Order: sequence, then C-alpha cells, then structure tokens
Amino acid sequence: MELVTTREELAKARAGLTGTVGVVMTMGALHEGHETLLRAAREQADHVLVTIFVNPLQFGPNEDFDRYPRTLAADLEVCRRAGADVVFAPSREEIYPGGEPRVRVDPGSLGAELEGQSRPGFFHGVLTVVLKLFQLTRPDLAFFGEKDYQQLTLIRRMVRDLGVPVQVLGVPTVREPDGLALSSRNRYLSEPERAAALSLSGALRAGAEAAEQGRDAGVVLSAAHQAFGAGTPGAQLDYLVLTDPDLEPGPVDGPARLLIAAWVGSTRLIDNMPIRLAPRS
Ligand SMILES: Nc1ncnc2c1ncn2[C@@H]1O[C@H](COP(=O)(O)OP(=O)(O)OP(=O)(O)O)[C@@H](O)[C@H]1O
Ligand SMILES: CC(C)(CO)[C@@H](O)C(=O)[O-]
Ligand code: BAL
Repeated sequence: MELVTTREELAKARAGLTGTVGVVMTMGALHEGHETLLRAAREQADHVLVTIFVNPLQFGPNEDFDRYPRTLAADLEVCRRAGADVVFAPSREEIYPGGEPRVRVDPGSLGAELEGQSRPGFFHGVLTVVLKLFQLTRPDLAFFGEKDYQQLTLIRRMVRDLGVPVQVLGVPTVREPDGLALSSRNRYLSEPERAAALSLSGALRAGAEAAEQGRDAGVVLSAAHQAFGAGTPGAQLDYLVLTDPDLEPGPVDGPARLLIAAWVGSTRLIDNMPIRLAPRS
C-alpha cells in the first residue's frame, strides 16, 4: 500500500493502477463503517484508492473542524488491513492551493434542507471537495455510506447533472449491536450521552416496525416521535422526517426513507432507515 500526500504523487500512483479503480472518500478516524466501504470497493474494483481529508469547506464557523479526530497512523492500518492500494492524505494547501475556492458546486434546493438547514454551506463544501477528489483520483466506482443519506443523494445528483464519469454505489449503514450507527463523532460521546444517542436508532426502528404492521405515513412518523421521546433523556431532536427515497418533495407512498438528526450534548448525530409503506388504497 502506498501513502501519497501531494497531487503529483497521487497522479503517479494513479497512473500505475491498471484496471478499474474504486474510491472511498473519508475524513479519517476510520471505523467498521469505513472498513465495510473499503471491503465493498475491494470486491468490486481491481484497485482501491482511499482519500483521507478533513475538508474545512464543509464545516461551519462554530462546528468541530478543530477538534475533529485525526488518527492517521491507525487509519493507515485499517486501510492496509482492508487491502487498499493507495491512500491519498493531502494537506489543506494541497487541496485548496489558492485558499478557499470562490467557485463552489451548488447543491440546489435540497442542499438547503435537512442537514443543509442546520449546516448552511455544508453541501456546497461537500460537493466541491467530492468533485475535486473525483478529478484527482479519476475512479470508475465510488462508494459512499447510506449513513449520510442526503449526502449520498446529492452526490448521485451531482454526478448525473454534471455528467461526472463515475458509478456511485451506496453501502448500507453499519451499526453497533444495540443499533447505534457507527460514526467518527461517536468518539465525542460520554457514557450517558452514548445511552441517549440510542434514541435516534430507536425512533427509526419504531417507525420501521409501524410500517411493517401496515400503518400509514402519519402513524409511522408519530410512532418514531414517541419512541424518540421515550428514549434515555439527553437527546434534542433537530428533525425527524419521512420522505421519498430520492428526497424529492411530495406525498410518500411505498418505498420511503425515515431520517433523523439530533444533538446529544454538543455532538450532532444523524441516522436514517429505509421504510416500506403499504400502498394507499
Ligand atoms: N456507519 C456507517 N456505515 C456505512 N458507511 C458509513 C458509516 N459511517 C460513515 N460511513 C461512510 O463513510 C464515508 C466517510 O464518512 P466520514 O469519514 O465522514 O465518517 P463518519 O463516521 O460519517 O463521520 P462523522 O461522524 O463525521 O459523520 C461516507 O461515505 C460515510 O457515509
Ligand atoms: C464525502 C466526504 C469525504 C467529503 O469531505 C465527507 O463528507 C464524508 O466523509 O462523508
Ligand atoms: N459524515 C459527513 C461529513 C460531516 O458530517 O461533516
């Protein structure tokens, strides 16, 4: 496995990869969720390229950019174990040599909703760096987690709308045995906060169960709200919504997605689950 930190080194390493290349983009602090993405890439592409970059552009002024966990040595071990060929871990200057870019990718109206409402500019930052990393790594396949479902949806839209020559593949969310979605930010949680964080997956599970019992969208959503309220105290709801699986506006029917975001202490967590509503008669 080769570690490269400059665009020039990356270009050389990329030129040496013959066959198909799968990319896994990360902000480091790798966990079993990332490893699952790496394994999916290993299985479906001839070569695996991992990027590790904590992208300042997607953090708001009062967010956790400075304290975001940076664990490069351990991350490289995970990448090696998962069979990555190349790891690109650039500095901020390497990605943004002229300072922060003035031209950014516009995520459209969905970029201002849900995550975008609480994190203004977040998706401009995400899509801009993802597009840049696509250009630098030139992958055939790109793997993103469903845990960040709105991000995955917007990356698919960008690829389609801007004609980026890459196939985007979504990987289902990896969870702890008790249901908590793995996330690098789980490291911030104290023990009582970790218990309160279970309210997110608990709410989604309650919604999914109501849907399995044939309940309509309104009942599914209120079951999820009730379960959230009944969880260990300490989680503050940001949003809990039931939407179309492509996050398109309009009535929901059949396949749908339940999405949640909540604050647990000073940590903001997100989660989501696929839901199948009985067709309305
Ligand atoms: N539990 C998970 N299951 C599947 N994929 C995941 C999971 N957690 C993260 N990913 C995916 O890994 C990729 C890199 O994500 P990132 O490095 O931001 O990790 P993260 O755990 O989501 O971090 P954060 O806590 O900052 O949200 C993204 O495509 C993300 O969706
Ligand atoms: C896609 C990504 C690597 C862009 O910085 C980031 O948003 C993430 O880790 O999900
Ligand atoms: N996991 C998505 C990146 C972020 O929350 O900043």
